[in-house]
Amino acid sequence: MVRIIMHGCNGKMGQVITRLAAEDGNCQIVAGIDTFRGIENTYPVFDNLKDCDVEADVVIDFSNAKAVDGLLEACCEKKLPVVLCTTGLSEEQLQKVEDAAKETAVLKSANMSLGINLLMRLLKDAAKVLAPAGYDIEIVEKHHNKKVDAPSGTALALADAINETQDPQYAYCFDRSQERKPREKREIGISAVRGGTIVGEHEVLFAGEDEVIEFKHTAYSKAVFGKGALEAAKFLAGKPAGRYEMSDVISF
Ligand SMILES: NC(=O)C1=CN([C@@H]2O[C@H](COP(=O)(O)OP(=O)(O)OC[C@H]3O[C@@H](n4cnc5c(N)ncnc54)[C@H](O)[C@@H]3O)[C@@H](O)[C@H]2O)C=CC1
Ligand SMILES: O=C(O)C1=N[C@H](C(=O)O)C[C@H](O)C1
Repeated sequence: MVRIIMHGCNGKMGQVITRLAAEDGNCQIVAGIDTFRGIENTYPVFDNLKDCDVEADVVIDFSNAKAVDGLLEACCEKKLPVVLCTTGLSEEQLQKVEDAAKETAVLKSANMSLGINLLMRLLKDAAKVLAPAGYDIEIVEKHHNKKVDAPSGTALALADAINETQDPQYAYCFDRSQERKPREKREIGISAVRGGTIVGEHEVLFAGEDEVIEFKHTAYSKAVFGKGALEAAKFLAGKPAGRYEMSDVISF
């Protein structure tokens, strides 16, 4: 039985994972971390990981970028593997993730769904053919009105996947409103839409002369992320220090 500490347990994803873990015979949430109270939990809840004295095998994090520095410090100190799902991290924080991976096992992924992880692979193949042929690349993402970071971590990860195949790399353009000029050839436009309860939509367009190829992923429920996070936690428990990816968990 894999023992999990749920960091951000009283948030939307924390609650989805609490429900999924209760139905899963191979893992169990043994403690939660959250600064918000007001939800009845079936496990003890602490304000931060440092103060948590419950024995566990792995931490799953869906919280807030501001909480991630403290989380990484505590995971390093306790040598606890961590599945890091929070998005909107700064460049400085991304470096801290790399540093933490020298001390403990860290799996960071902006999107835990099978579909998006497969899409990343498909996009690399598409970009290898379509970018040299001069197709313009645009990404549009849509999320609910409670989301605090933009663009989504997934949109950036999709752009990064495309860019891995390119030399020289494409620049990312997040805003065209301040310029009066045609788009650059070697750029990826990334646009964010926020509204209602949209769970998560990502569209990648390759727009060429007289044809457009579109890749689209729609998440209809947060459970797709929750299921992936639990699989990642089971995979990461007991692993040595290092950086891990969802592609290590999913076999296509
Ligand atoms: N990688 C993936 O597949 C996915 C990532 N996310 C990301 O996960 C994060 C959380 O998403 P939601 O659950 O929708 O947000 P949410 O706002 O509903 O939940 C976040 C929870 O973290 C808690 N929190 C905030 N600061 C904290 C701190 N310092 N210590 C402990 N707990 C703290 C909040 O009180 C809240 O309960 C976001 O960054 C989101 O973009 C969301 C869905 C999928
Ligand atoms: O905040 C969300 O809800 C989501 N965030 C992730 C992101 O920023 O990419 C993943 C998913 O799309 C839902």
